This record gives sequence, structure tokens and C-alpha cells, in this order.
Amino acid sequence: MGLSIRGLVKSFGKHRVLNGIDLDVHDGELFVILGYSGSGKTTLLRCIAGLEKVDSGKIYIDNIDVTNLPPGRRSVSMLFQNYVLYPHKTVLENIMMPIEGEPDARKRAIDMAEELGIRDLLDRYPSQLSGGQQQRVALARALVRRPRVLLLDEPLSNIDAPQRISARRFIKDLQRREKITTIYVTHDQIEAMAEADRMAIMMEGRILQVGTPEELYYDPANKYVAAFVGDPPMAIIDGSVLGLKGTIGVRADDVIIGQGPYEGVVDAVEFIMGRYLVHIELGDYEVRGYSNQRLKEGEKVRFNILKFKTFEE
Ligand SMILES: Nc1ncnc2c1ncn2[C@@H]1O[C@H](COP(=O)(O)OP(=O)(O)OP(=O)(O)O)[C@@H](O)[C@H]1O
Repeated sequence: MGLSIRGLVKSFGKHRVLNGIDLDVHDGELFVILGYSGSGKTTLLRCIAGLEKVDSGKIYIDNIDVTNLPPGRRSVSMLFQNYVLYPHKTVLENIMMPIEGEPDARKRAIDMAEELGIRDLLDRYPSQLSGGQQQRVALARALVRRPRVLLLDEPLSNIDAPQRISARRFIKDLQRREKITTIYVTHDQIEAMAEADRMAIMMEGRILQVGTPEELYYDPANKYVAAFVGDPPMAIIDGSVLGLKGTIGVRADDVIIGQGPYEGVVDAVEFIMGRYLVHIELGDYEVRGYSNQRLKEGEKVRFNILKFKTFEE
């Protein structure tokens, strides 16, 4: 049950955008795909929704092969990155659009609005709503058909930073309540980690690792995931600069600055939320660690590394 993807390949002309994607999203799960811009996230969602024809591979929803079904027969709803509400229609009319003409359309739309806490906005027009309210209307419209799978493409991109935390919570709570299998795409890792039951890292049309946010953060499968996950991500260095073997990944939180067996030069210092992130130069590499004091750029500093991860080449 849920969603399964096997060997999905999609090219635009000569440009292969999806390079053989295998993915299993469990029934009722909130699954996040995190990747840089251009990694193919939106294209993957569009393939699942049936808006792009795949070159090869299969897509199954609840064990049914939907690869060649038209969008309307897949029970998938997609909330686009720049979702558009119809400006000349009221909130109620916007929500009703996907079920126009169906039995009880009005009642179903009102029930959905009730569930999303926007019942008192039904007679307003989109221009009379805040960004967060517009997002809820778009979500109501996406859910009013009660799809099996909900696809969210950067759903917070239209929302101002101060409202993001509550909007994030809102989506997670709604998803939990509805237990709807959801794929949520973002390039923002704080958002990804906050929302995900499990998540995948996508790069250049490939899935590099799937796991819980904790697994990806503490145990990245390779140096590419390690160099991407975390803010800042692990510093990836050739261990020999510290007398260690192999390629190693070091998290800033695991570096103690001021004492220890290693020495480097302070390359840069950034004030970040109450402490200083110190970039320590080690020849061609750098490690990063936190300090309570503003160290001087160019000064030598001793440090220790409490733990690190070794990667195969
Ligand atoms: N219809 C199209 N025709 C040609 N190339 C396309 C088309 N749609 C997407 N691409 C290309 O495919 C690649 C992946 O795009 P996609 O939008 O899937 O990435 P993304 O990870 O969602 O990025 P973003 O976060 O910027 O939306 C990009 O290089 C893009 O230019």
C-alpha cells in the first residue's frame, strides 16, 4: 500500500532529468524529498500526478499500476509551487472547482473548509486573504476530492518567514489527521527535517539516501549526502590533514575549539544565533566549530574533534 516507484526515467530532449528513481512511500506517511533546485523534484511529482509521460519505469498507487492512467484517474492531487487561486471566484467557489457538478459538492467544500479552519472566509475573494490563508484555500481545493496521494511542491514558498513555522505545523497536523500519503518537496532542509516522517535526498535525478531525518543527519550514507544535510553540513576533509585515515565528515557541533591535539588557522568567523561559527583552515580543507568568543581571523587555534564519520571514496 502507499506509493511505489520503480526505475523511473524521464528526459527532456537529451537532458535526462530522472535517472532511474526507485522509491517506496508508506501508506499515510509524510515523505519529504529534499534536493537542490534543478535536481528533478518537480518533474518527479509531475510524473506521479500524470502530468508528464515517463520514458520508462512504473508508478504504483496502492499496488495499482497507474503509470499510464490519465491524471484524473490516479487519485492524486498536486499543490503546485505557485498555486493560483482564481481571483474572481470566492473561497467557496475555488474550493468547489475540482468537484463542480458532483453530488453534494457545496457541502463537501464547506466541510473541507471547516476542517482547514477557513470556514469564515468562504465568501471572501483571494485578494482579501493573507498568504497563509490562501495556502489553506489551495490545500482545501487539493484535498476536497479526498485523493489517495497528496503532492506538495514547495508549499511554503509563498509564505512570509514569520508565518512559516505555524504553516509548517498546520500542514503536518492536517496530514496526521487525514492520514493521507503525502510527498512533500522542498530545497529547505530545516523545513524538510521538521516535516518528514522519512525523507529522501535527491541529486541530479537520483535518490542518494532514504531514511528518517535523524538517520540522514547522524548517519549520512556518503559524502555527498553529508555535505548537503545540516546547517552547516559536515565538513568533508581528507583525514590525512589531521593524521587520520580516509575521507572524513565532521559536524560543527562535534568540534571543541580552544584546546586539543589539532591546530589550524581561523579563516572566518560568523555570528549565528548567539554563538560564533568559526571556520578553521587546514591547508586545502576547513573544519567548522562553534565558539562563545569572537576569535580573530588569521590567529592560530587549537581544537579537538569529539567524533567524525569515515566515508569510502
Ligand atoms: N518541460 C521541460 N522542458 C525542458 N526541461 C525541463 C522541463 N521541466 C523541467 N526541465 C528541466 O529539468 C530539470 C529539473 O527540473 P525540476 O523543476 O524538476 O527541478 P526541481 O528540483 O523541482 O527544481 P526547483 O526547486 O527549481 O523547482 C531542470 O534542469 C529543468 O530545467
